[in-house]
Amino acid sequence: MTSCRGRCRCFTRPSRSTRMLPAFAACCTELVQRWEVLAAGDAPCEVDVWPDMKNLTGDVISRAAFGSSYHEGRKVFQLQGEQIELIVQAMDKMHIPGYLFLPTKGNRRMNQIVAEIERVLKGIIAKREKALKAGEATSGDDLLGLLLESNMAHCTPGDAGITTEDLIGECKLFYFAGMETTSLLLTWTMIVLCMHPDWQDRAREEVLDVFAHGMTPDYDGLTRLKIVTMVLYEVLRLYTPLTSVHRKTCKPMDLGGVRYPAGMLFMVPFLCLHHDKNVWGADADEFRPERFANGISKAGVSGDALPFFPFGWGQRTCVGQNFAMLEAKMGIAMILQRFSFELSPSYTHAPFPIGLLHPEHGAQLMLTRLP
Ligand code: HEM
Repeated sequence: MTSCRGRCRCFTRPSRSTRMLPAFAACCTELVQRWEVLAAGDAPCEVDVWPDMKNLTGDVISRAAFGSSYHEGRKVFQLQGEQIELIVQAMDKMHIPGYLFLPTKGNRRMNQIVAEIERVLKGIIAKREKALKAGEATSGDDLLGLLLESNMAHCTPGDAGITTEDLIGECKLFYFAGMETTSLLLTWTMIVLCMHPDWQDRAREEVLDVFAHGMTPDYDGLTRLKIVTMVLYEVLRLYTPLTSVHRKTCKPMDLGGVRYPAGMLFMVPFLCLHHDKNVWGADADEFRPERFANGISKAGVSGDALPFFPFGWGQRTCVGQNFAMLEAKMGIAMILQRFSFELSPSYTHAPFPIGLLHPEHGAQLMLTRLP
């Protein structure tokens, strides 16, 4: 897949994320309304919030990527979710050489999923291209529209621009990169707020102060949520959704006084860096959002540049970080406005780092509807 950073960066810059606010609000409203029905009785009701968060962030990405075709796009994230489960199961057997090429039930299903995702995406792209060429539709404000519009504007007789395969790759990447990560941020935030009810109360107080009960959060209000932002940063530090990234040396180079040849693979372990006591202090493993009270740069004890990389850094920094933070603030604010929550007796705390940081046994919480 080719890189498409210019266009994607344009798509996810703050002003673009701001325009996504109605979509965030619509998806969050669907979620809280569903929970309101479940928690309608007097007693608290148990919900595993993780699958619901995946639905929420998948819906948001579908709308952001495909605008009016988002119903068709939803199929993609459902299939990708199934694919991730199958990959996690296959990881147990990866030590068997060539395991992924064996015609096991799981491997055959994974191949079917790849084909099915491509078929759905090709259909959406072809429909949109046809409409655009016939002048029947404007590109709209979604990722696919922007990619197609930019492609049509820039391709020349000698250069046909990006191919359908590239477009499919971009759409798949956005789903994968944007859905799982943000759903984990929201899930861990709810879990942690159950473990620290004092912070849940403080965050709710702030939200109710900024948005009167029932008012849909707006951009100005969301940017004023200081406690919620501190909580989200601390969750990103302690429960980093993407636990590490890999980098390969493209030429011989010196790192930390050691000479490495080209082609060496390195792992950058974000989760370990985020728990380093030399940087964050003796309480590095504790949930203390107040460390972010004066911003990220002042959150450590050393005063040096901080290794705080929930969204990566450098050239490949996450293009969706503003988008994700705004979406997470909208989600948490709307939930805090309507519910109080605590851990269910059936919840087991088991952060499970398999590339992403999963709650291994789910996120069963007891929700109580606020008067
Ligand atoms: C809490 C939520 C998120 C976290 C923790 C997160 C984290 C990251 C990290 C660490 C990277 C860098 C990977 C690397 O260096 O190899 C990355 C890349 C990326 N993210 Fe995110 N992300 C989040 C949400 C999103 C969202 C909502 C979108 C889309 C709307 C998105 C789109 C991308 C894309 C397209 C890349 C690849 C950038 C490139 O390599 O050019 N992410 N993300």
